[in-house]
Amino acid sequence: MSFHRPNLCQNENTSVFNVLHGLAQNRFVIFCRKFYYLRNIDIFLGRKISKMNNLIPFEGVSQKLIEDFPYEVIWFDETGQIVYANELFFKRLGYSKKDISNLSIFELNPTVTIEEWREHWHSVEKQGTINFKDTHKRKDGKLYEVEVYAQFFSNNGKSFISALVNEITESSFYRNLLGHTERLTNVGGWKLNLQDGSLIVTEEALKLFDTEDRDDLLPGNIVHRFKDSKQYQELLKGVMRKAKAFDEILETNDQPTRYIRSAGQAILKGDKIFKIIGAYQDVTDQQERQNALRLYKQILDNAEDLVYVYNREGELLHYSNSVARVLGFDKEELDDFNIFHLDQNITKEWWNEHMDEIAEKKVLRFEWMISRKDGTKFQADITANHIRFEGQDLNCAIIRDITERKKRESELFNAFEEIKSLKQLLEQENEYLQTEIKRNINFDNIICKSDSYAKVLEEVEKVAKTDTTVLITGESGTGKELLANSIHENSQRNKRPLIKVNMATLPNELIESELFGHKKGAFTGATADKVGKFTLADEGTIFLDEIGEMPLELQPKLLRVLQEGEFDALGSNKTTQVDVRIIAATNRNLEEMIKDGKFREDLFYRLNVFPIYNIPLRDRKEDIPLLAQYFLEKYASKAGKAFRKLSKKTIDKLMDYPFPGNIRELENLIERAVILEEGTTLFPGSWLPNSNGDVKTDDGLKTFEEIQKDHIIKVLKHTKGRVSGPNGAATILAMKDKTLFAKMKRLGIERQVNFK
Ligand SMILES: Nc1ncnc2c1ncn2[C@@H]1O[C@H](COP(=O)(O)OP(=O)(O)OP(=O)(O)O)[C@@H](O)[C@H]1O
Repeated sequence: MSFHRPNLCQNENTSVFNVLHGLAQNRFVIFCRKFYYLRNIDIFLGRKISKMNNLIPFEGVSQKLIEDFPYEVIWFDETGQIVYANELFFKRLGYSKKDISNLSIFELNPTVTIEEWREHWHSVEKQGTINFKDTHKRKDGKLYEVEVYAQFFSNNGKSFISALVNEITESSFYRNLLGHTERLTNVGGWKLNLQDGSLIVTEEALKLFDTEDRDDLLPGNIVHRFKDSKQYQELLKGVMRKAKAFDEILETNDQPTRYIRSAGQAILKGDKIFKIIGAYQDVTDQQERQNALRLYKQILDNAEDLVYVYNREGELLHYSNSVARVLGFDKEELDDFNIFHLDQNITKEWWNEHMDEIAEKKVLRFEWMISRKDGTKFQADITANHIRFEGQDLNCAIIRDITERKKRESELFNAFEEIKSLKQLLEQENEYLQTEIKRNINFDNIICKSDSYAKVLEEVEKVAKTDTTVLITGESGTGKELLANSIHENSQRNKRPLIKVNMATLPNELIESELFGHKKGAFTGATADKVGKFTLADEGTIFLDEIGEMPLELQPKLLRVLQEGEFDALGSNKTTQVDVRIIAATNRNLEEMIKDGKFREDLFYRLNVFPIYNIPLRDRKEDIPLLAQYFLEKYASKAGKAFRKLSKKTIDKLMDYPFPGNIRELENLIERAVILEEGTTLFPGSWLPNSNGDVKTDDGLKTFEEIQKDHIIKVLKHTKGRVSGPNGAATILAMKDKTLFAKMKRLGIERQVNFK
């Protein structure tokens, strides 16, 4: 049905104005007012009707008015035949006046059926006036949109419908207004008549798709202008078949791509969809902004960091998805939150100061503990940025969980500390080993012929395989250190070092630090951390020579290492655990010292687990020839001399000598002999001690120690107080310098004594 009945339709005088007023707002209404006025004064209807049968032109004013109307005036009889039409009608539709007898509503509106015309006729007859929109066809077949005001009237028993027709599409006022509005908003409109398939589009719609041909905008064509043509096809189908309105933003195929908002709505006539109106709007700029915003939001939401925006009052204005995800809150909960809910530790005062500081510094970076909903916390790095937005001071905080970083940092720090201490350890170990190498200690060659010493070596061999603490006793120079070396070398710890500490050579105040190490600043002069000998000996062996010289006050600390395997370095609050095998040695009688209160009994028992007594050389004389031969070869080769053997006499002499300085004395004697003598055989000479070394006991009252003291003083006098060096007392006495110093200390021989 082609006649559209507007709701506004009324049938009495006043209704005409209302209808027209509802139809349009400006010039058309003004015209209609005139028209209504004419009708009332009976110029228009009365006089016209009397002449219309013969299509007699009007006379006078009324005729002129009708003919000159800027709107088509068409009169139809009951059959739909056009009985009168004014000038504009012919002009607009392209007919000549003589065509009128062949013109009816069915030429003008080809979609109208006879039934529909009849229905329309009755409707207008009944209501008097009807206003509607329609599509008319020109002679050349072109369709155009019209707005029709139809009025029923009778005269002399004949009835007519008078139609006042205005071409909407050509209403320049509306076109201008529409054009302006469309240009302003980048909107183009279209209307599709489903009855005849005609499409009306606005200028702007054509411009939007860069075409002048409105057929390009027909559904079958326009869909291909979009990237997802199927989607648009579906939308159009939906509105055409099911009156499903749509409003979607679609991407075009253009380069660069554009975004067109496309909307469509069905116009119904009863239940039938008979027209679709729609609009296109270029929303590329908005969409790109929107896309950019969406991208930023997506970036923010997918970021590991938490992003919050607070206002001065602490209200949470925005937050990234990660906030809810990481903190464990629901979005609904967060929407009602402020900073004071999120962090109970934050007070209003603190927040105000914080906001002031951010406003002043613009960016603030700090570390903070962030609480989760379940009460757990994590360490975070916060960057708070000041944002001035719409007259408000905002705080945009970016929060990064630094738990892992902190963990790594601390692991790194610990690793670094470990490396540092290992490096220190290695350096000190290396330094120690270098010194040991310089001392050129002979580990392999232990010369033995005597059964008694062989037994000692058997013990050494047995105990070496265990981790048992060993206490080696015996006179100076009997080879205690050599035995300690042998124990270590034959033990499972031989891949780690044997660390030696001689208590007699260390000042009392340094023994603790030397053994257990110290922290920087532990005492005056402790400028750096020092690793103690026990740490150096970890997993190896420590040889505590001259253990009898260990200060009483330090003995409990040594006892703790023996019992627990742990100690505290000086100035450190950290206990160090070590796995060290202890070999101690002494030439003193520790049991006597215990009695004198100079040595702890408990320590003694801990050390004396496996005692080895090293026999003095005088008690294993059988070893002398072999030892002498061994030293002769050793020093001859060192000195580049030809000595190969000792004469029988030399051996006899040596065998007679008691060697109070034991093997060291024998070694020194031979070394001196090799320097002094020449040849291949070593004969007795000045190098042999004058006396046979027997201890003079003529006063019979002196102890061995007293005799030792007298002898040392005698030798010191002879060397004019010199202890070290080739002509020093230690060499003459066949002792190590440090052993002589220790002995002097023990025997009360003051260094300052004038020996000269
Ligand atoms: N059985 C042996 N065979 C070869 N050389 C030996 C033997 N015993 C000791 N020596 C040598 O004698 C010297 C003294 O030995 P060592 O330093 O071990 O004695 P000591 O008992 O530890 O002395 P002190 O108590 O003065 O420290 C070293 O040069 C060592 O190599």
